[in-house]
Amino acid sequence: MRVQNVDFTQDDARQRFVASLRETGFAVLRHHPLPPSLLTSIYRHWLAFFAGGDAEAWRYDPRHQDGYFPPEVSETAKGQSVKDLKEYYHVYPWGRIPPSLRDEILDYYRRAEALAATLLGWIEAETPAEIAVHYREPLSRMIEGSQQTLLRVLHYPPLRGDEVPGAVRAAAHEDINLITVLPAANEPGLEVRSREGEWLAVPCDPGQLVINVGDMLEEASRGYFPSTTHRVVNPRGPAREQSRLSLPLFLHPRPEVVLSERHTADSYLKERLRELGVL
Ligand SMILES: O=C(O)CCC(=O)C(=O)O
Ligand SMILES: [Fe+2]
Repeated sequence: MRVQNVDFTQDDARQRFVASLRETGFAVLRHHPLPPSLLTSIYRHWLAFFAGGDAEAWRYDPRHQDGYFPPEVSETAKGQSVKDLKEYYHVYPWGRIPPSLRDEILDYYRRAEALAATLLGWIEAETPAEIAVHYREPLSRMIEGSQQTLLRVLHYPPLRGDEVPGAVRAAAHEDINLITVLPAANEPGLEVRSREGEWLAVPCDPGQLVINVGDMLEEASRGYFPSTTHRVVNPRGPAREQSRLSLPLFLHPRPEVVLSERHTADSYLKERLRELGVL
């Protein structure tokens, strides 16, 4: 298994991208349309936000799930017993966002969402007809007008050495949503589990973008596209002193979208959030 690194501008990009998702659940895109300077600026501004002591004032609203989630309430991955070593901010266009960060992060949200619609179109076009008949509507339309798509600004603080034994930055998990758009983080650490059960680093240089399949696309494609287990490992050596920032956009369908005989997007999401202990 190898996660392919695909040049977004090449003629065969669509085929190579979707083949990689089918094979591994992951693909990396280079020469994609999200401006690197925008990402660099977002990382700088949000690093200052997490360092600044103002985050608690933006603490999340349990009912709507927008806002700041401190380390002590962060997720426990399904099947794990200790919390991940992370804090994060949930950005929704309808949610609360610090005014000084708002325009820039929403600019990014819209651009990444538009790219995701293109990529869902690619996935649809490359899905074999016998699988595509099960899509109840075009994949790109499933996210149109959705209020559920979530941009998570993630901060993994430097390790202090007093962490709970066994705690990692992000324990092994699968994403719940259709697909995830994840720009290269400012530090390495992302790993994907191969079919053979080995952990492989996802090579992703600055300026590149990871795309991965989530459980909802696996469900809608009856398993044709695998939602692959991944994690973020703790750094060793001097890198332990470094913060790591990442910015996954989780593409969620409108709640009423039918994924399969068993599930709408809403019933599926609620089931998974209960398992995560955040609902
Ligand atoms: O921080 C990363 O690189 C990945 C984060 C992730 O997998 C998640 O939040 O679902
Ligand atoms: Fe993830």
